[in-house]
Amino acid sequence: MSQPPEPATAHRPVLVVDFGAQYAQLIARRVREANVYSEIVPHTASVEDLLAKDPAAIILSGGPSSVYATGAPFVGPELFEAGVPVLGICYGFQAMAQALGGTVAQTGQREYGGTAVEVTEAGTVLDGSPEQQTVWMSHGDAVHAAPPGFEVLATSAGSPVAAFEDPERRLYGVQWHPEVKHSPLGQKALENFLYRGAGLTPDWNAGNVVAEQVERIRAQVGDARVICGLSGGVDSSVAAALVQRAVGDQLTCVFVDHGLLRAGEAEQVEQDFVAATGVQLKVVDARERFLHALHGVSDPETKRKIIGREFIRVFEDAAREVVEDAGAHGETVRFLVQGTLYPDVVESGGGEGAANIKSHHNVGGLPDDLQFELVEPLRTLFKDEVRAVGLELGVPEGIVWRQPFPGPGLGIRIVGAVTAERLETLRAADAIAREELTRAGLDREIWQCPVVLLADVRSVGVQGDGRTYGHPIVLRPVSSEDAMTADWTRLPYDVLQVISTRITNEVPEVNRVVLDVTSKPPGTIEWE
Ligand SMILES: Nc1ncnc2c1ncn2[C@@H]1O[C@H](COP(=O)(O)OP(=O)(O)OP(=O)(O)O)[C@@H](O)[C@H]1O
Ligand SMILES: O=c1[nH]c(=O)c2[nH+]cn([C@@H]3O[C@H](COP(=O)(O)O)[C@@H](O)[C@H]3O)c2[nH]1
Ligand SMILES: NC(=O)CC[C@H](N)C(=O)O
Ligand SMILES: [Mg+2]
Repeated sequence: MSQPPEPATAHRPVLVVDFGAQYAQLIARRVREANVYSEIVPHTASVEDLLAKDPAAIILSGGPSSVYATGAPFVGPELFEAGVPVLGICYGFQAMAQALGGTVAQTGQREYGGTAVEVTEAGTVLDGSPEQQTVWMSHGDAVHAAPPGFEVLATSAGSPVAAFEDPERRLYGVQWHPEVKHSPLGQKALENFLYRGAGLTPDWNAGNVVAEQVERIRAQVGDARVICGLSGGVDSSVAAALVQRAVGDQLTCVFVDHGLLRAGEAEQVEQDFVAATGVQLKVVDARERFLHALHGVSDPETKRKIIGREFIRVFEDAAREVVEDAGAHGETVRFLVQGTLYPDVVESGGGEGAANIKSHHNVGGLPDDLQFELVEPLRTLFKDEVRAVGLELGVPEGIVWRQPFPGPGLGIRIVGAVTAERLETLRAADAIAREELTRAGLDREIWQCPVVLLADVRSVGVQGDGRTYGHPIVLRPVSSEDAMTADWTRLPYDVLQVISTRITNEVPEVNRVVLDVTSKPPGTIEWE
């Protein structure tokens, strides 16, 4: 199976080397918020691998290890000799200190949370910082002596050296976490590093993502025919709009009705996207096929793999039809466009040596014998960035602000095996929840609200003076910035009450509605 060439942008990346940090993702986001392109790489990448990406700068993240422990991730001193500006954060700061001849030891005074630091010398990174400031710390080790050539910029009670720099070699480090909002001057420190330390220009934005991707798609596709899996969701709509801008009517979009959709979804794609863009659309009714393939399967990963595989088989059939329709016998469609985003890649464990949390159907769920070459212009972007690109392209706001809905659809919202009856039940409950949330004006406030049917669970109820033994429905409203982390949304009680009453009244198989009050982590957004 072939992947698009990396990196997906003409901008030289700022590489965030992930030492197992809680916040590697956040660091990359903050760099992008500073209008500088950034990517995450695992700490297992060699210095050679890192330099092969031609980085504009490197940021070493925090991590759970102690630099002096055996087997701790290690940074070779040669990284600091390559002339690339480097910022070390927490573990990365300690690793830099150790590699260059400073000393790192356990302090016995751990610092967690808001911590006072004294800035003795602002230097480059702390320029604009007051002498006393509060930063967010999370460490038990500390740099006791800075390496030769470095100037100490700050100290705290538990960190004799809390920040240092060697502007000659363009090497910088802070013990705290500038990437978290609890470090009020954190973004400023990151920007000082990027703009002044590394001399970068803040010129990465939605506008040039469009220009770069259009050029890149043209180079990849040439004058070949392309199909795009279009769900009507934000990601595939923006991906399709980009490809349409790049290669016009070489593109045919394929909407798969796999029977795992919510009420009214198929119609919406036609109404909104096709009407707005005039794109060529093929709608495939694959309901029987998916239901058959999922028969009796309740394991979430197996479901995801089956759905991923069936999607591709449907795309293959559709591709043949596109060729037939065009009267181009003998030709094949080589390219498949997908609206894959960065979090899909990271969560599928396909990205940065991260654990496989779940196989997103469009990444980890793809079959091994995939014949298409993938075109994934959004593969390195977060959702809010995709929305900005969508607005830039003139994709209708109703689509740009649509809440995410996973490709495997209701299939991963039925805990238990998928059947036509269970889908009917869930579809009815979901339609009620969505209607009431919209009525209450809460659509923009919540990121998404999965409605989940616990098909393998039953509980006793009393309805109309009779005993019922029905299934629970779970409401999972979440707030999020990019789906990598999320909190449960505090919905007004009266809205919850209306939803609960309506679902239990109107959906016969359901006699209980429960609210999921789990953040991510530890829960994921979807139940499977
Ligand atoms: N029903 C479908 N028909 C065709 N392609 C689909 C369908 N559902 C998902 N896909 C493909 O899988 C990709 C990933 O799905 P995903 O749900 O992450 O994105 P989306 O639906 O485009 O946007 P959103 O995250 O807003 O729902 C889509 O971008 C699209 O290419
Ligand atoms: O297209 C998709 N294919 C998938 O297989 C898939 N799994 C989860 N999601 C969506 O991704 C975001 C994060 O979800 P989780 O917290 O459940 O991992 C949430 O927005 C989920 O709805 C998927 N989208
Ligand atoms: N957050 C971190 O990077 C911690 C680094 C190291 N594990 C310490 O405790 O000091
Ligand atoms: Mg979707």
